[in-house]
Parts: sequence; structure tokens; C-alpha cells
Amino acid sequence: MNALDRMAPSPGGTEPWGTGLLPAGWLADGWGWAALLAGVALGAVLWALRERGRAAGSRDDAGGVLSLADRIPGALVGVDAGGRIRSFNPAAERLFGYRAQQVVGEPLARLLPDFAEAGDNPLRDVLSAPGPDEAHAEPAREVTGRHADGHPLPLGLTVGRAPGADGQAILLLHDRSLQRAMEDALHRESRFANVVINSLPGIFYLVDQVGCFRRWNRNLEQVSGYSEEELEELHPLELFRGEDRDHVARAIRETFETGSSSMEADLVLKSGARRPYFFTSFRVELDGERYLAGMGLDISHRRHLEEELTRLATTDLLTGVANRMQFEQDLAREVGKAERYGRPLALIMLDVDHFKRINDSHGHESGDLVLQEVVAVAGTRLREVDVLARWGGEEFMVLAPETDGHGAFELAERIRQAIEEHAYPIPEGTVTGSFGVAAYRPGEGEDGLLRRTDQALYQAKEQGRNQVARAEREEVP
Ligand SMILES: Nc1nc2c(ncn2[C@@H]2O[C@H](COP(=O)(O)OP(=O)(O)OP(=O)(O)O)[C@@H](O)[C@H]2O)c(=O)[nH]1
Repeated sequence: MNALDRMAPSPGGTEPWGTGLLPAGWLADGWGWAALLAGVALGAVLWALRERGRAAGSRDDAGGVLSLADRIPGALVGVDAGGRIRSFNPAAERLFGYRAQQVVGEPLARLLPDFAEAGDNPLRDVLSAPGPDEAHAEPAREVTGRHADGHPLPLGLTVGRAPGADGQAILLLHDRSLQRAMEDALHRESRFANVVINSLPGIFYLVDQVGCFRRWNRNLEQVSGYSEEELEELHPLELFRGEDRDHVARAIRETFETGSSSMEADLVLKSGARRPYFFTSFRVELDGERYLAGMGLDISHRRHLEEELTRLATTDLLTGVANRMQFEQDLAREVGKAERYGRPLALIMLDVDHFKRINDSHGHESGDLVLQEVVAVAGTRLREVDVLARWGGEEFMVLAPETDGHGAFELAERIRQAIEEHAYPIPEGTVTGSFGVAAYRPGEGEDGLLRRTDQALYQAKEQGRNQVARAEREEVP
């Protein structure tokens, strides 16, 4: 009989090393450490068995082996060539919830059903080796055992060979429940973090001090069009162009220096399209390293609304041209340029003739249609740089940069003719307009130019309408 065959459980045996006394690293440092320790432990057991056998001149030193097996903190299960359990130490009893008497003689499958039936089960090789020295060391593996009450047991398993020609295979098992629970908790935490960052409404990024993306959410990939591999290689600044790139670089520096920053910038997508974003970034410290973590929110909708509001605030709703407020801004800008660079600038004021009659005869709606058509006709005669604006009622302005008095007069005359020649949706079919024209005189300012243009218009009306008049004292070249 082999020593391990007689390895009976010590009745009520308590040994000093419960599994709770395993080194903390066993559980905390993961499977690698556990496997290493398990291998070392099993090696120590087998070595001790051999040494005892040699010292006693016998391979049957039952007493020594018995006490040694009883004191091993890991669960030891001996299995014979027939795959039956031959020994079961106290730690194994605690682990599986069986008394040794209940399982000795039973097939191993009762404790380790999956392992016992697995195709790569190493037991046969281990058992067929002539002795422990010839048995290949079997690397530690994870198996699932079955507790006496039926619940599955996540276990670490190392297989070795006991001394003796008919030596058993020795299975050293340790409970991985706690380790598994910790791994599961870590995975849960990680999954939770992923769920959170992936369900954020915007893009999330974590960038290191060298400028590498270290973490990001799916939104960043989806919005930017860059794959995970591409983002790994990409510097964050490559997602911006022109002035935005300088602003972003400044914001990144500011975040690392002061702890936070926020800014608006256009994200340049892989397709080349731009999308406006609002970014808020914070400096965070992880394992002694500083990172920039932040979120970007798509503000396309807001930007669109702002543009729409600006358009509404600066556009005449009836005709679609610039309104008076916008015109006054444009006039101030162009007068400023004319003053600074001495460039020519002219203003044309257009007033629809007898417009009250059109309204009175055909109704306000027909009057509106006439105004819209006058604007459309005038617009076709303008250059890109000219500004057509509604001054009020049936009065319109044409601001003509880089245009002297003569050029403005010609332009006004072309518009006048076009308005006169156009067919309008009113019974009489025709509409005419009177025009006042003035070229800017350095130093007169916006008010001076407006006053003289208005006077010229008055003159055109006085002289019979449907004509262009140049401002008083304006020199005709
Ligand atoms: N349909 C319409 N009428 C407008 C609008 N704004 C102002 N008017 C009308 O335009 C008319 C302007 O009349 P007047 O200032 O007497 O000028 P006029 O009849 O064109 O006469 P002259 O300028 O002297 O040729 C008024 O009846 C205003 O009610 C508008 O947006 N739509």
C-alpha cells in the first residue's frame, strides 16, 4: 500500500494553516501568482514525500506523509490509475464539503466532472510515468469542481505524481471563489465604466501629457470616423484645423497648468467635414501620472439656432435682404475702410414711386409682392460686394464699395431701367423708382453720406420721379 493510500482525514483534525492563511498575494495578485504558488506547494509536497521515503529507506512512510498531507493548506486529492479517489486531506474535505470516507473509492468525476472527462486530461500521462521524476510537471489550470451540496467550485488545479511504482496522481486544488469574485468585481467595474462613458451624450477622451489618446468612448470613433487603431496613432490636435488648432493647443496647456478649461472648436472629421463642439476638460491624476480627461458636446444644433437667430435679426423678413440694423453696421464698416485706405465708396437710395397708390388700389399683399420683385430685380444688377438693404417701407439702399459717384450713378441707372422694364403682378404691370446717389467724402462720416444721398433722392422725386439724381455739389466727372 502506498503511503498516500492511507492518507485518511484526521478526525476533527484542525491544522494550523487554513486556506484563510494563504499569502494575500495568492488571491490578490491573480491567477499567475496562484498558479506559481500552487506549483511550488505541490512540488514541496512531492519532494517531502520522496525525501521521507528515501530517509526511511522505504516508499511507505505512512505516518510522515499523513501528517504532512494533513498540514498542507491546499486541498490534496490522490487519484489511482483507475481514476478513483484514493486520498482526501482535511483541506479537501473543507473545500468539497465531503468527509474522506464519503469519497475515497469514488471516481474523480464526482469532484471534478469536467476535468475527469476532459480530452486533455493529463492524469493518464502523469500516472503512466515510472516515477515522480519522470512525470512531466503539469502546469496549473482552472477547473470547475462540484461541492457536496451541488454548487460549482471555481478551482485552481496542479497535478503531480506521488512516489512509488504504483504512485497516485496528486491533485493540489485551491479555491478560486474569492479570486474569481474579485476578478468579476473588477470586470463589473470595468464594464460599468465602459457603459457610463459609452452612454455619455458626447465624446469622451483621456489624453496623456505626451498627447496620446489613452481612452475614449465609442462616440469619438463614430463621430470622427477614425477607427480605434487610427485614434491610437493620432495626436488630438490633428482633429482640428487653422485657428482652432492654436486654441485647442492653448486649452490643453491651460488644463494641465490650471486644472481645467473649456472652449468651442470645430472637430474635423476623417471625411474632412467639420462639426462644432463644446469641450470641457479637466486634469486628472492616475497612478501618479497626469492626464487630461474631458467631454465634447456637439453644438451643431445650437450653432444652427444662433445662425438662424442672427439671420432673423439682420434680415428683412419680407424681402430677404439685409435689414436696417445690418445695413448700418455694413455702412459703418465700409465708411471706416474708406477713411482708412482712402478707397471710393458710394451709396444709392431707392424709393418706389407712388407706392401708396399700389397699396391703396390693389391691396397690401400686392404691395408686398411688388416690393419683393423690386428687390429681386435690383439684386440681379449688383456685384457680389454690393450690399442691398431695406431702409424702411418702400425705401432701399445699395452700398457700393470701391465705387465712385460716376460708377454709382451708372449702377443706379441700370437698376432703374430694370425696375421700369419688369412686369409686375398688378393690373397696370409697371412700377418705377427714384434714386439718389452720393459718393463718400472723406471726413463726412455715415451721417453725412446718408444725408446727401437722401437729398439727392428728394431731388429725383422733385424732378418727376423714375430718375437718378446725384447729391448736391457732387462733381460730375
Ligand atoms: N405693402 C406694403 N406697404 C408698405 C410697407 N411699408 C410701407 N408701406 C407703405 O408704403 C407707402 C409709402 O407711401 P409714401 O411714403 O406716401 O410714398 P409713395 O406713395 O411711394 O410716394 P412717393 O414716394 O412720393 O412716390 C405707405 O402707404 C406705407 O403704408 C410694406 O412693407 N408693405
